[in-house]
Formats: sequence, C-alpha cells, structure tokens
Amino acid sequence: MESNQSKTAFSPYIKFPREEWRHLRASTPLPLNESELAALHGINEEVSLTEVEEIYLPLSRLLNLYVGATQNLYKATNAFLGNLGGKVPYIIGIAGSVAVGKSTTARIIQALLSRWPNHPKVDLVTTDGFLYPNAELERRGILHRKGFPESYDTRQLIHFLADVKSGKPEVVAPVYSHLTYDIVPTEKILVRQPDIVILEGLNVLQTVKPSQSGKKMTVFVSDFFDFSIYVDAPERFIRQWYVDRFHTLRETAFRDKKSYFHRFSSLTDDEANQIALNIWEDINAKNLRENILPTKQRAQLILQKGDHHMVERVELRKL
Ligand SMILES: Nc1ncnc2c1ncn2[C@@H]1O[C@H](COP(=O)(O)OP(=O)(O)OP(=O)(O)O)[C@@H](O)[C@H]1O
Ligand SMILES: CC(C)(CO)[C@@H](O)C(=O)NCCC(=O)O
Repeated sequence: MESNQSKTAFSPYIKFPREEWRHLRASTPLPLNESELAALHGINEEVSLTEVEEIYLPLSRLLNLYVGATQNLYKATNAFLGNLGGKVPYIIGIAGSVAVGKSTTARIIQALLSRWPNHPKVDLVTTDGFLYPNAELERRGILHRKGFPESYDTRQLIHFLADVKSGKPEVVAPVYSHLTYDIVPTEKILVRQPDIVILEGLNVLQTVKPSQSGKKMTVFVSDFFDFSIYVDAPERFIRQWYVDRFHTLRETAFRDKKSYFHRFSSLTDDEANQIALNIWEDINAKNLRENILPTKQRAQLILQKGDHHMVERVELRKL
C-alpha cells in the first residue's frame, strides 16, 4: 500500500522512460555525422551516435520549440512597445556533480542547437571561470573547498548574466584552466550577442548566499535562465567516472610539466586510484550531497543516467 501511494504521489515532472522519450524526436533530422560527433567526444569515453539520436535530438527539438516561443514573445513585446530592443540571448543552465558529464552534455546541445536556422549562434560558458583564483582561495583558507559555493565569485557571475541578458554588445567571461588548476588571467571569453548562451557548472541552480557578509542574496544565478537541466546519475557511477577520468588524465594532461597535478603522473595505478577516491570522497562527493543534489528539483528537465552514461529516463517539469 505504502509503495503504491508513493508511486502515485504528486510530482511536478512528467517522466519519460528512454523508450518513450526517443520517439519524441519526431522528424528531426540527424544533423551530425560521425566525424562531427568525434569532435564532441569527452576525454576518455565515446558518446555514441545512438545516444545522440535517442536522447539529445529529442531534447534539441524541445529546446528549439521553447527558444522559438520565447523569441516570438520578444517580438510581441517589441510590437506592443513600437520599438526594436537589442537582441537578448536565451539562457540555458546545466547543473550536476563533478564528472557527471555536464560539459559533454553542454557541448552536444551546443552543436545540435547551432544547426537550427532561428538560433545559429550558441555560446558555451562554464562557471569554472568564476572560481576565485587559487591565491584568493588560499588567502581565504578554502583552497580545499574548490567547487563549494563559497569558492565562486557569485557576484561577478550574476553581473555577467545581467549584462548578457540586458543585450550588451560584448560581455567578458573569465577562463579557468584544468591544466594549471587556476584562473588564467591572460585569457577571456567574449560573448557577443549570441542567440543562446549555455551556462554549465556545479553551482548554477544554487540559491544560498555564499559570503560571510550576512547580507541576504536577493538575485540568484537561475533567475537569468530561460531553461535549466540537471544531469544526474547514481553516486557510485559518478565516482567511477571521476576515477576513470583521473587515470586518463594521469596518462595525458598530468604528464605536462605545467600541470598542477604533474606529481601524480609518476604514481602507480593503485596509488592513483587511492588518491582519486580520496579527492572524490573528501571534496566532490561531499559537495554533491550537501550543495548540488539538493538543487536537482529546481531544474526544468532532469537527465537521469545509468551505467556507461546512458540516459535511462528524462523528466520534464509540467509548465
Ligand atoms: N554522454 C557521455 N558518453 C560517454 N562518456 C561521457 C559522456 N558524458 C561524459 N562522459 C565522460 O565522463 C567524464 C566526465 O565528463 P565531463 O568532463 O563532461 O564532466 P563534467 O560534469 O563537466 O565534469 P567537471 O565538473 O569536473 O568539469 C569524461 O571522462 C567524459 O569523457
Ligand atoms: C573545477 C571544479 C570545481 C569544477 O569543474 C572541479 O573540477 C574541481 O577541481 N574540484 C576540486 C577537486 C578536484 O580536483 O576534483
């Protein structure tokens, strides 16, 4: 009785098992060939063409309809006001744990959305760039808390989004390097009135004020989103993906003398395994449980992954 009741309990989401979701692609043509897809591959695993066809194409069709509807709404407002305001990008937020596949998801969606004629220019920004530089994190004694809410300059992120949403011709975003493990002061991303901006990061659906100033935050990052996605998977899979990626990086990027983790390139497999598991447990899993997972229900769409990054279920918020 108990379990039946919880199954029928109210949920703000419509839940689509993979089998149902894949039919929602309707007649959307497959716009990527194998070589274009190769450019999207993550660091150590391959995104399958089936996954793109069955999961990400229906998603791009849905997003295309939503973006089109919003563009029409702007046209209606402009017609009413009798003037043509500046171009205002549609903003999509993508949230989820470290190593769950946010940036891979973001890059697939970017590639698919940029093939639609009414929104060809799609920019991708990651909130990594809004982390405080290592020197500042050290000054605050929180270098071991990278990725936690207090490690981001949320005020700067909100200013960035406000500028993008106000239609400024050029807005600058800072850049983070996973190689040097720090902000790169000499690099910038320029956002020049694209049709869509995808903002990807652990913290994009968070609402808690990270500073110690005691002042309540009244504007949240997600206030600027037109749509939001949470990428989820059971923690045991995400941990494995984190460890797998750590091993791959050890054989590739960590070999570079400029890499912050260069010292890890000479470890044995077992030692590397242990270090990756320790970092996962002490930092990333804690952050997932305390600060990221609690934001899941704020997303408009949830991609629920299983083993091998296969999306098993898609949940869409009823409007
Ligand atoms: N759809 C997918 N199919 C196969 N492998 C994937 C997929 N998405 C991600 N991966 C792999 O999972 C790992 C993590 O992916 P990714 O770097 O995109 O995660 P992330 O959430 O952006 O991580 P971080 O927050 O640390 O930047 C990578 O090794 C990537 O190759
Ligand atoms: C930069 C973040 C916070 C998010 O991408 C993450 O990749 C990170 O560096 N976390 C800190 C612990 C670690 O090195 O995995």
